[in-house]
Amino acid sequence: MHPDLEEILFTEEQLMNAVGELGTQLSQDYAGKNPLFICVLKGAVMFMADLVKRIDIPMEMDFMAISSYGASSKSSGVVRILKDLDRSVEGRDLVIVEDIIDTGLTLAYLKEILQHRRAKSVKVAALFDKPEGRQVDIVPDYKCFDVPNAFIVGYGLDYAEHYRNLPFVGVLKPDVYVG
Ligand SMILES: O=P(O)(O)OC[C@H]1O[C@H](OP(=O)(O)OP(=O)(O)O)[C@H](O)[C@@H]1O
Ligand code: HPA
Ligand SMILES: [Mg+2]
Repeated sequence: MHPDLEEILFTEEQLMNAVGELGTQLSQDYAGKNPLFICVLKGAVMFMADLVKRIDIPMEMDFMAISSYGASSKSSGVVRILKDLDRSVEGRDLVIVEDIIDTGLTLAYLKEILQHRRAKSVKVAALFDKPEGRQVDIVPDYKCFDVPNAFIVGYGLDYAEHYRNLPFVGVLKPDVYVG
């Protein structure tokens, strides 16, 4: 446990089990397609690293950094590309790897850009889905867990750049970001 957390939602073991199962599923669904997995930095870094170790078919990785939260617990609504992909995605089967879908603004923006770049297919694998946070109608193709409408941190997810290193995921105490 961590003093800034209200409760732990997912232990390291629960995360590993779910990520392993998703890796097996993706390996089946993308066999023979040489998919490109796109990690949305920085939040998805832990999920991506653990997920790709459980993919047992040929695949490639690329990274994109996008930010809409800054040092806040609320989306600014303005999505910025901080680092773009290294290579063209034209004709490729893409799997966007996201830590969390909350308002959906980040993902809606990203999907539109990648489709515009003429990817063959664009699907989304999300570790967490927070359906109550949604401002745009978007659903992940693959997901591990639903989460309640609270600000969560750990395993890549931050508040003001902190807590990404926690191996588990929990709800941040509101007084940490309100006070
Ligand atoms: O559905 P949304 O409301 O758009 O929220 C989800 C996005 O917000 C977070 O990223 P953030 O902008 O905090 O950048 P980070 O990954 O570097 O923390 C998170 O990692 C998702 O990418
Ligand atoms: O609950 C959250 N925690 C951390 N980052 C986030 N970005 C969107 N929602 C969240
Ligand atoms: Mg963040």
